[in-house]
Formats: sequence, C-alpha cells, structure tokens
Amino acid sequence: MESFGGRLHRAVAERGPLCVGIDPHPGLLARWGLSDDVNGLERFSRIVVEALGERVAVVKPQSAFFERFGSRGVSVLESTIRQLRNSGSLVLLDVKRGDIGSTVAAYASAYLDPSSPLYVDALTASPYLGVGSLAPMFELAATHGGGVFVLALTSNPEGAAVQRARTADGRTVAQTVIDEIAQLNRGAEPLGSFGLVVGATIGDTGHDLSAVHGPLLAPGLGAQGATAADLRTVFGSSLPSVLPSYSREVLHAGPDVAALRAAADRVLTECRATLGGA
Ligand SMILES: O=c1ccn([C@@H]2O[C@H](COP(=O)(O)O)[C@@H](O)[C@H]2O)c(=O)[nH]1
Repeated sequence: MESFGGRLHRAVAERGPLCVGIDPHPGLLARWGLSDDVNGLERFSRIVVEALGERVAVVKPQSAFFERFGSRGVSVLESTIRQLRNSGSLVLLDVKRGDIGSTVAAYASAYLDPSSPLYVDALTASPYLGVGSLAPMFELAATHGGGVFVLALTSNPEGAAVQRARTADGRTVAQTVIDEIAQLNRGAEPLGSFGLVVGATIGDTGHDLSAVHGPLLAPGLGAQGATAADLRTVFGSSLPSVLPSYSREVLHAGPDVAALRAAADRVLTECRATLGGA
C-alpha cells in the first residue's frame, strides 16, 4: 500500500503544487445564484468537483460549511468526497479535529478507516490537547495510507498568542509541534505522511521547518491577503515541501466551470513562479 506522502508526492508531480478548498460561504452561494440551503450546497460542490476534480492535486472541503446544514449537509459532504475520490484528486478534509486520545481514536475511524462514509485521504488536526493525543490518528493513517495535517502556525492573527508562546525549554509551542511531526516522518520516502499547517500570511517567524520532511499546507493565500511571492519569506529553504491552498480566490470565479479552471490555472502558475525554482 502506498503511503499518503508517496501519493501526494506523485499527485503534485503530475498535477502541480495546488490545493483548492471547497468553502461554500453563504456569500459565495448567493454570488453563484444558488440558494443558501442543501440544494445550493449540493450544486456548488458538484460544480467544483466537475471543474477541478480531474485537474487539481488536492481538494480540501471545509467541513464547517457542510455541517451547518446538519445531517443533510454531512450527506452532501459524503457524496462530494466520493465524487472527488472518483475524479482522481486527493481529498483533504479540513475539520481540525483533536481531543483526548480515546476520542481521537473515534475521529480516526470516522475519517481514516476505508469503511467509513467520511473516509478521506487526509484530514486537518488540532494539537492543543498535546500532539501525543493525536497518536490514534497517526497510527490509523499509517495503517491505511492516510495523512494528517497538524496545525502549527495558523494564518489567522489570533493564533500567534498561543502558537508563539514559549515553553519551559525555550522553544515556541509551534516549534514543539513541528519537532514532533518531524520525528514521525523520519525515514519516510519520498515524503512523510504527516504534514503541518503553516499560514502564508505569517511572515518570517524564525521557526525551523527544515527537518519536517512532510507536506506544509499553506492557507491564507488570496482572500486573506497573502500572495504566492510571500511563500518565499515564510518557508525559505522548505519551499519544495509547500502545498499552497486557495479557497475563495478560486471560488470567486464560479459558477462557470471554465472560469473556475482558469482561476486555478492562474494561481498554480503564480505558485510555480515561486516554488518552481525552489
Ligand atoms: O491556518 C489556517 C488553517 C485553515 N484555514 C482554512 O483554509 C481555508 C482558507 O480559505 P480562503 O478562502 O482561501 O481564505 C478555510 O477553509 C480556512 O478554514 C485557514 O484559512 N488558515
């Protein structure tokens, strides 16, 4: 069985370093002429899958926008995940799960067990109950070739107060997360399956990402103000591991399928200009 890191490495080589989010904001549904209900949600998601599922390396549904419609919204999420998997893109569910270990084991079953209706290639996880509490996710991911992206330095300004606080040994909280994920990826080839979320908005924070050897998901591009050129400042010598992530910047181009594809191509070209020479 191929690891998630291996599958991601191949997908990026074939399709380019790009993750596009499915974030059906109420404002985007209105902009696309869709109703702010489950029917609008389903139509929105289908259009994104049709436009990008066969072209983009990774598609990242944002669970919150599906959950807000209750069980019918989660049902749309399940079918969107299925459609994406059939179209060939890797599915990264942005759901930021984290809890005590025994509950994390249930989250792991929900998202990383191939028999689950919400089975995805990878999910986002929160380390604020301790990175060790996420162990059941790491274990199930390793068993089934899945991936986990752990929040390290998030793109929102509020994150810094927690993530850049100093621990007893002088490292920041974020650096302890970075170092633990680096340990998990040791020896993995061609790329580890355990990634980090590092916002493209954060500037040069002096954190050392050089040993991570796993994918670095970079949200915050476009709508949150960061540009592809900012990736160089944030990631420095770790640029080759960066997976740039855009949601609204691309989704604003919809609902026209050709326009969505053109927007994804444009941001990919911008990212390649920075990452290409990395
Ligand atoms: O640090 C983080 C972690 C996750 N996100 C998520 O990414 C997208 C960003 O959407 P844009 O429209 O491109 O701003 C969204 O789903 C966030 O929840 C993040 O922005 N920052």
